[in-house]
Amino acid sequence: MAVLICCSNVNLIKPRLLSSPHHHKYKQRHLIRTCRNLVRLDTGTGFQFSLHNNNNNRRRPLPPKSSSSSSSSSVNGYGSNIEQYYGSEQRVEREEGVELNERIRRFIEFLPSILPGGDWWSFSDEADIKILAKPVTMWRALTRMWHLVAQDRWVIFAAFTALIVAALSEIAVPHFLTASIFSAQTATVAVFHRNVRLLVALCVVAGICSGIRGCCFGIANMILVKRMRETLYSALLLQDISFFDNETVGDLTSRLGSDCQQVSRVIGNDLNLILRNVLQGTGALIYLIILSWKLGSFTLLICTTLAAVMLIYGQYQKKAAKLTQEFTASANEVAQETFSLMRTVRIYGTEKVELGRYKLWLEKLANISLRQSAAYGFWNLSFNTLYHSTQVIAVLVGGTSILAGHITAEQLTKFILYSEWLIYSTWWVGDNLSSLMQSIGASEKQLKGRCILTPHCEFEASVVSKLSIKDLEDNVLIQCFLVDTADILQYLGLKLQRLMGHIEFVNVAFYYPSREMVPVLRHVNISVHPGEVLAIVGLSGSGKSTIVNLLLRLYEPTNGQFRGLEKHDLELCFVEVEVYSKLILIDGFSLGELDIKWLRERIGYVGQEPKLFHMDISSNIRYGCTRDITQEDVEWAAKQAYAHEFISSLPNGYKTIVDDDLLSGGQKQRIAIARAILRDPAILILDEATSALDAESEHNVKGVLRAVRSESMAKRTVIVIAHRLSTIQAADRIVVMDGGQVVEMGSHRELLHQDGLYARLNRRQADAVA
Ligand SMILES: Nc1ncnc2c1ncn2[C@@H]1O[C@H](COP(=O)(O)OP(=O)(O)OP(=O)(O)O)[C@@H](O)[C@H]1O
Repeated sequence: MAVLICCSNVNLIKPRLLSSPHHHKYKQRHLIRTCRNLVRLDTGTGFQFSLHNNNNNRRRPLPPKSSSSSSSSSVNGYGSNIEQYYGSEQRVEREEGVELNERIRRFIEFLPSILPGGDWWSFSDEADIKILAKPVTMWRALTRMWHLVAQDRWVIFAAFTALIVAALSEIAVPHFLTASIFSAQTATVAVFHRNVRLLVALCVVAGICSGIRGCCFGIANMILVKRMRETLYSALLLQDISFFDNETVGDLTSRLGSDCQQVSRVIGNDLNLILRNVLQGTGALIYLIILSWKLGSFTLLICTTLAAVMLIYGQYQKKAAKLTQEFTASANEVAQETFSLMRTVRIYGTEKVELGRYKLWLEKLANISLRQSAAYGFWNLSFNTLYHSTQVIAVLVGGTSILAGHITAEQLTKFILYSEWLIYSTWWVGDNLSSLMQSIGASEKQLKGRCILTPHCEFEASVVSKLSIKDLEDNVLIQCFLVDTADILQYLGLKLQRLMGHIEFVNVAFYYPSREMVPVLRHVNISVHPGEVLAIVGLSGSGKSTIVNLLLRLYEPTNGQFRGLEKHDLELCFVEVEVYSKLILIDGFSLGELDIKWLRERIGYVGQEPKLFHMDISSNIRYGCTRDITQEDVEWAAKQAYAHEFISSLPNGYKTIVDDDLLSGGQKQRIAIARAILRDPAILILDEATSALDAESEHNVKGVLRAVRSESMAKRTVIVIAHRLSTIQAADRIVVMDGGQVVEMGSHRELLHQDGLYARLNRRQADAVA
């Protein structure tokens, strides 16, 4: 069918092109090709897509086959996918020769795969994503959701009470309806009036209770989404920094957004309808069996078959939902990345490439959706067939029974009404169960521990107590640490009376968790005295910023770290903590022993590319400062950072709302420096912090940064990373890094005298200036 659409589309367009007064050959070819591309994109998500799947070795390669190749050779649509995108133009040239009969032949070959159980239904091509979490069982998901709404149980209880009353009232309606009609026919007025009164009462009760039910489930829904987002967001904020090396912003925001929304449907919609229909279906079945066990058994048999189909369908939908969730997140990620790098995209003219990357995920999504729709079609087909069989059987068996005088016409009417009710209830349960499966599929990431909190995260009593071991069952390390929360908090929470700023790195080794095979630091031994200015220099990628990352405890040294622990290794685990935490010391205390929040409050950090929040300048300067600060303090810090002048010239001064794009690199650095000065830190880290400043500003700012602290009147310890060697000549000591190791250490003069790497770098820079 898709082939026919494809051909008819092209034929529709061709004559119009030929009749155009301005046509010329190139335009025609180009437009026809564009149309074919469009047609192929449309159909590529469905039938044609699958044709390729089944004919990989044929002449026409499969565009979205990238679903399997993309994971290995490309990252989110780049690499082989770009090649595919550009390659598609050339393919069109080759494919122009593909004849109609060839397409028909492929279509015929393709047909068997769409039969139930055929290859086409399999998601294996799309399942190139990594689903880290083990599947969440329905029971587990529901228990977790129950815990999330536990504080507001009254809503759930009210909702369920209303649901039960409404369901029972509704199920009694057909009985009294039939009874009223037949009592009117047999002219028993009193019975007729009684039946009608009961009917009206039932309708009123059912109406009121349905309203209460809908409202309460809606509230429960809202509570669930809110709690789920809160919990997920707070868990994400506390993740180890390496977690963010592996996750993308698009993926995480998608989890918080649409995925949470989908999960919330469980209580607000799916459970509500499932319970209602289970109640009504059970009621109808009991009634049917009482009426006629023979007819009741037939209906039960049909409903059981329907339930079996429904189960298979539900599982299929669950898998589809998981993939849809992944692909949506990937599509969002591409879009987010493109929008955030819009200037680069525009300058390099890669709009088409980006569109191609985005389309790739859309095609995958459409492909899943197509199969979901087809599966839904099969489900409806089964339902309709079985539903009508019930009616035929009821008329056949019931009619024969009436003729034989075993049942009355009233009983048969009731029977038909209740068997319809039963089968519709079964259908509803099936439909909502599949929707429930989808929601649970979407919930796996939310409910299951991708939580990889490590002991190095900022544990706070409230957070730790909220986490259950169940949440983190994949993470043995955490289980070990959660055994005695009080101990850990005590262990992790040392606050010194005063921070002197003595820093020691003792034989530190490190690799990034995302690249375990690449050692970044090896045997690093550095000691920084209180009040000393230490500069770190070296070639790009030599590990300078990594040292700072370790000092800020964003990562942990990897020598002495515990890996692959079993649950019973608890004791060993604590011993290991002892060992590895002695690798980095502050004032003689291991970094692991100190309260990390307390420590970070006393460290000022200015990075090479400071990021600003979308808020006013004043708030940006105050950001993260725990002291009481006045506007005068903010302005004082800005003056120290030579930022006051440019801030004052902005239309709203310190109240000007900024974000990352509105200010120059140098201006952002000045604001970040003002932020650091305002904290009056005992340890100051400058990682290429003044690289965007002009020489004069840099000189002035450096003087301020090295000045004594206003609070204690003691000198602060300063660690400066710089590429411009002229700016660090005055440092007390200079550490030279190469390939993750400290290769030289000394003052500027001493290092020049050594005539090693530092002297060479110095000469190169002097030559470059000359
Ligand atoms: N988050 C990360 N995940 C994996 N590898 C990383 C990460 N950050 C840095 N690296 C790698 O670690 C090595 C050292 O990086 P680092 O940023 O410490 O170097 P650097 O000396 O500060 O470089 P530069 O002077 O260019 O800033 C590099 O090879 C880099 O690719």
